[in-house]
Amino acid sequence: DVITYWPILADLPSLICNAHRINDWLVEVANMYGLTKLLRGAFFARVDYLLTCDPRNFEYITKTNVSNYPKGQEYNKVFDILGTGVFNSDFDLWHGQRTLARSAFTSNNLLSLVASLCEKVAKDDLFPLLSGLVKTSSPVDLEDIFLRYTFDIICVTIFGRNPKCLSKDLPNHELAKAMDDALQVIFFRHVTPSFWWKLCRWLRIGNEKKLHNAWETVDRLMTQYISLKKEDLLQGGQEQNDLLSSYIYFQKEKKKYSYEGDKFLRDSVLGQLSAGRDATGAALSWFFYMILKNPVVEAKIIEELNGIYMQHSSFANEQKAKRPWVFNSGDLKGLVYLHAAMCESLRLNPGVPINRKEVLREDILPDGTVVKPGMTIIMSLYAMGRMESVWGKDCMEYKPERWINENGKFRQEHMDKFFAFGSGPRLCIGKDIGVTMIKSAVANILFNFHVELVKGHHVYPKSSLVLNMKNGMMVEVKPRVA
Ligand code: HEM
Repeated sequence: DVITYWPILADLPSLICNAHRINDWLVEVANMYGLTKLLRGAFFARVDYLLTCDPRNFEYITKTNVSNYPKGQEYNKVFDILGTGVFNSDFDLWHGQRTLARSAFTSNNLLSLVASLCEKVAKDDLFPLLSGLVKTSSPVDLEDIFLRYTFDIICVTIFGRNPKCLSKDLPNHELAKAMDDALQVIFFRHVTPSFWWKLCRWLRIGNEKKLHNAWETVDRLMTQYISLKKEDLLQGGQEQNDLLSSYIYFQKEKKKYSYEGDKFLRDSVLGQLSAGRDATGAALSWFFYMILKNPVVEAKIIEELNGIYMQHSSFANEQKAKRPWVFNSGDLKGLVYLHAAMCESLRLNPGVPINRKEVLREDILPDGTVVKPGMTIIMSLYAMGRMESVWGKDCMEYKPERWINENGKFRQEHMDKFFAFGSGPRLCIGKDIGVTMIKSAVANILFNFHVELVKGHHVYPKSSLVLNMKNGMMVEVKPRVA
């Protein structure tokens, strides 16, 4: 059986035994018991988990009756490292943080900053690195490269500084490592009875010690970046158009919802740093993997890119434009097949595979399930993308064509069951930024390099709150013959 009931421990042993393959287990649970299933907590655990991958429930919880489904106090405790940023808050606190974040994103036109950064990083860092690998013919972990790419771009966006993790010697960054450690321990908190991890936290042992150390590193580095930014702003001169500067201005202007002190600044940007690096890096890695596993899709994307490239070539006095060629985000916006291929990958491999909420008042979900106050709801986006009843018999196949209608246009109606970026008032605020980073990397790498998976290297998901790869994605990079 997918779930075995134990006296006293109830369904807890099944959860623990499958923690190492949590996402695929959630698919099996849904296939066996239906789209919604109650997971009974051990008698000493405070909560039952309601597992659901029904799109109607998702829509209801995140949009229709959103005020009854906050992230909740337990979520705040599990993600305590994030402080009181937009990710980790509810009600008025969340509303204030969300309003400020929106204002910071739009006033600086963060999206166009990211779009130009993608081009610059491709030209200055990604291409030289990959060209170097072509020369040495050495295999490389492409997921690691992608996490460096998203980290460099998001650091410039947030702090105005490029840590240059894509330099040829691939330097490791303390902050990135601390974030990886923290994310891993937070995942274990989800599959461990809360009294146990809280005891370990108090005793500072095991995983909790690791989180404690990661937290110290994050705090030390954030303090450093904040004080450097304040010095930059004092010196004047160059205009600072990064996210952190916006929050410092908000404090100076005593803008509504902003608070004094560096803790406010830290909490405001830390979640964005993690989403920008981890969620985007994971979504990008799986998209590239899907392309490499499906050469027909790869050929179609290249054909579409070639159309754009030829337009540029003809402008340059009928000569072929020079290579390696960098696409700008404007070029990529209208590409239907590329967009369809990305959505199809996010359907099967959502960068954030699980979305968690708590029940405030008793309610009935659209599928008839009665939920009680305090219950935790785990919505598996990963399972939702793999359900025959939601996506049809070919749900396990990677088929970008699913997203294109008979007139060659993108099929908007599928968006009703596509929640890779959430929905409703808490819809991902960095969606367009993430999409820009992903499409830019895929187009620029595919068009200029021929990438092959290393034979025998098995790619599969790591147990984490972000859909990273367990052993990375080993590839060989070769020149692309035009
Ligand atoms: C492909 C990349 C990304 C994916 C798959 C993704 C996915 C998500 C998901 C599923 C949520 C949760 C919605 C909910 O709680 O119901 C979310 C929230 C959020 N995301 Fe993203 N995200 C991505 C990129 C980004 C980027 C690049 C940023 C920032 C630069 C960002 C910032 C945020 C923030 C601040 C929230 C919290 C919104 C709120 O609670 O009001 N995300 N994202």
